[in-house]
Amino acid sequence: MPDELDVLERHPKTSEPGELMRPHNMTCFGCGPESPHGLHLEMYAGEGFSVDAKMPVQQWMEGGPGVIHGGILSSAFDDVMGMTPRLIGPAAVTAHLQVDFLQPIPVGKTLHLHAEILGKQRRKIYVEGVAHLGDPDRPVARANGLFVQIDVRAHFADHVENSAKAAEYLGGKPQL
Ligand SMILES: CCCCCCCCCCCCCCCC(=O)SCCNC(=O)CCNC(=O)[C@H](O)C(C)(C)COP(=O)(O)OP(=O)(O)OC[C@H]1O[C@@H](n2cnc3c(N)ncnc32)[C@H](O)[C@@H]1OP(=O)(O)O
Repeated sequence: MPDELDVLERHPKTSEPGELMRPHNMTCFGCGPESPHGLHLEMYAGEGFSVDAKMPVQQWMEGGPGVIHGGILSSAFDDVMGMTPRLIGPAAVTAHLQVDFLQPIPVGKTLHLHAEILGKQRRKIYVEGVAHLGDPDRPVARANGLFVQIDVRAHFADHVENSAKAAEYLGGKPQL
């Protein structure tokens, strides 16, 4: 992360601490309630510049016998960490994500995910993620990511027609 950082300020219209945050997109693999095969993460704004979510580790998420698949864990981090930019302004997309897998994460447990903005420089937002199984002092995974703020309309202009929600997006339905 660079030394010279911008001052962080919560966006006046963002969710209050403890409030459920709106999904990125109703069919987002991470947080979309209408995603047919998604994680269906419910995300809550935290204090400061943080977001929290809980994810039951279900059988279909299995990688090695009885434990979560690394890609599922990475997806969960991506989405929870990718929600933090909403706290300060325009949406951002993942440019870089790295995950440290510290402990096996058993099927049947509930994974607690916490993401926090560490700093921002121009459009770059540096975010840290931590996951635990109920005891915050015993993390089972950590992540660091770089999210880059975008103009959502321009960024998705060539792609919305491929969305499950294309009709709504192309019809100009109010954006999430
Ligand atoms: C109408 C429809 C409405 C839809 C309403 C829904 C909205 C909801 C959206 C949110 C959704 C989130 C969902 C969860 C998070 C995902 O999973 S996002 C999906 C995965 N990510 C992607 O698809 C992003 C693909 N990559 C890109 O599109 C482009 O590379 C980026 C990231 C936008 C950057 O491109 P760019 O805008 O041309 O910017 P660029 O000048 O290259 O980079 C800006 C800065 O970042 C730095 N940078 C860029 N990439 C990197 C990198 N990999 N490593 C280090 N530094 C980097 C650059 O060096 C530059 O730094 P400075 O010069 O400012 O120091």
